[in-house]
Amino acid sequence: MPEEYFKGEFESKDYTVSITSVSSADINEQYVTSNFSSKSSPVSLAWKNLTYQITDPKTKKQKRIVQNVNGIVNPGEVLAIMGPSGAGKSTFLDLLAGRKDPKNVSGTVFLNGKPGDVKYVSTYVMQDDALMGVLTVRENIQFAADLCFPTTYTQLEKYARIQNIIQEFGLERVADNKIGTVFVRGISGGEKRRCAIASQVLTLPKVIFLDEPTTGLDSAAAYNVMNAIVNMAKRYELTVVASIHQPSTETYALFDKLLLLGHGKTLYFGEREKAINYFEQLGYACPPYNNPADHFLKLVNSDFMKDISEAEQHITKFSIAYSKSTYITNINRQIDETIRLANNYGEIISKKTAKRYARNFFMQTIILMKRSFKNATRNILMFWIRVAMYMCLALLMGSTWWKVGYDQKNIQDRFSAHFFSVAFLAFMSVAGIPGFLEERLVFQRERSNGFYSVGPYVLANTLISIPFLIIITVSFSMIAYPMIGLHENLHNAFYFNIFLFLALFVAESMVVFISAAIPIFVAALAITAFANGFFMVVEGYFVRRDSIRKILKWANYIDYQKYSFEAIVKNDLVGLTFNCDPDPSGQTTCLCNYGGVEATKTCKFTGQEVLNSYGYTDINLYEWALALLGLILAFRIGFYLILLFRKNRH
Ligand SMILES: Nc1ncnc2c1ncn2[C@@H]1O[C@H](COP(=O)(O)OP(=O)(O)OP(=O)(O)O)[C@@H](O)[C@H]1O
Repeated sequence: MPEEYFKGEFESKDYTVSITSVSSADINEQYVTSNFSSKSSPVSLAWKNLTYQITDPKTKKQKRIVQNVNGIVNPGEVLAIMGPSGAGKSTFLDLLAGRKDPKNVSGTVFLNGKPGDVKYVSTYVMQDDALMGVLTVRENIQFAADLCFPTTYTQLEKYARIQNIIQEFGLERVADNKIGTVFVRGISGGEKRRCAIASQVLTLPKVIFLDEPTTGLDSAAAYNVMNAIVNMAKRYELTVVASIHQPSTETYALFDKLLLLGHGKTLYFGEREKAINYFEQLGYACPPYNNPADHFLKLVNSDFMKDISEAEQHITKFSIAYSKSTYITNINRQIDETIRLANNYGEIISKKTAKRYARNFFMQTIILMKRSFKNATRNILMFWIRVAMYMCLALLMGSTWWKVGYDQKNIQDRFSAHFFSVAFLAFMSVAGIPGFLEERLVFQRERSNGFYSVGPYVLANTLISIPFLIIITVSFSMIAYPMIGLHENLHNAFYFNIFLFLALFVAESMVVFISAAIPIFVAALAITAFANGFFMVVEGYFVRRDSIRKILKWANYIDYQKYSFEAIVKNDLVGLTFNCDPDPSGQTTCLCNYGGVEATKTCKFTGQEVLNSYGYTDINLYEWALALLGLILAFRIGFYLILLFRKNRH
């Protein structure tokens, strides 16, 4: 497309394009088509004897969830997988998409007639709309484009494609609206679903799998979603397979082919239009004005039959009828023909022929950082409420410990202020769990579709949290430190910030580690709270460090709150001189709890003497900082390994 199509400016940084005189509808569709769709040839998908067998955890017997399913979908065709609940639709979709453990799978999937790995040419659209709620529709799609468009595409090409997909999915009206969060009412459920699908298929993958794309939508929204997908499949010759629950008559009519499953067996596979005739021939004609989809589902539903064998017989009857029909013979012929033709040409689609990521490690990290930054700065729950809470707490602490002073009785007050600063800031890092869990869903979806790998995500998550933790630390200590009246020296105030920041960084790293391992809000919250509570108890404030029981001594080494607390104590006390109270009995000049005999004469003792009396003789600020950095690293590596090895359903 010639550049004069656009009269506006292009900002290369975030693809913000302002177009003044040309509407987005003017974008030359041919340009988009030729640039995005013809990079590789269309893919036909065929499968033979596809079976999924597991060992039933209860009975320990072998159980076939999907049995000997054959079929073929050609480029531009859309296949609907239907069946009653528990028929095996999701299992079959996962199986076809290569997302099941191969040890439980038998049969072959053919890509353009050759066995291959469909993962490298496909996208799997999950049921949930994992999107960044605080970003707009366009921003969500744009970030997906940033991540998965090859570097060879110009800004103009990218913009054209984004604009095009927004149009194709009917999202123009809401393109600049936010998706929505608990605070901001966003776009509708149907629009959300279309946005989620659009952001996953904008690279026009040759094969698209959709897991119940219309579930939870009203019939008009469901139709719009399916219509957008079908139009795209036709226009760009994409092969689409979607599992679907009870489509309306209009939505059902959009499909080209139908696979009807019951107890994991094929009850019908073939042209959607011919299904009516097929069941009519079997003696189950669809009553006039009935939705054929409803009719078929009712016919093959055995859930409410009195006994299991009756249900089994009912399904077997349809399955046998189909296996003896001319339909299966035709399908098998088509599959064999595709395989025969493929022997003469075509390449095997496998890992070798597919480039895994569009962007390199560095670019993936930068793009993810940009998105996380936007997400965090706009996310009230994730960030601003936390900042406000820490500032309120700083005010509260400041007024409670107001100008704590240098008398002997103030030692305990200082210790409490040190302890509370670390403990509360660290404890409240649990406030980051909901935000992380939302982001984790997006990560899961994008990672499984090959947008980026785990390394850049973990690195981006780590780096982007640094400025936010600095803001939290500084906004807290700017208020609390002078109000409490801790060691009046810029150098000491700086170290206070450093150790508070490091503690917060460990706490945040622990939160992402635990939430990645157990991605359930209440469970992650409980475990993080327990861990923080435990570290608080053994950090040496409630129980003197040398009095902690032997069996809990190990915890002292990994207790990040201990390192931060002790460093802050030392940083505050060393260099200060404190006053003792006069001895009312007159036996000595002063009553000093610290500093020995000398102090009782001079009525003064040093902060170092306080540390000595508590057994804090080994605190080395640099070593303690290193220990905290080590813990950050350990939690971050753990976070990386969990994401890397954790097997999600998809
Ligand atoms: N790993 C497994 N272990 C035991 N049973 C399984 C396993 N995976 C699937 N099943 C069983 O296989 C059957 C088919 O499951 P599947 O989720 O594929 O059905 P579905 O048609 O998608 O159902 P729905 O429409 O309700 O989502 C169910 O009875 C399910 O309980």
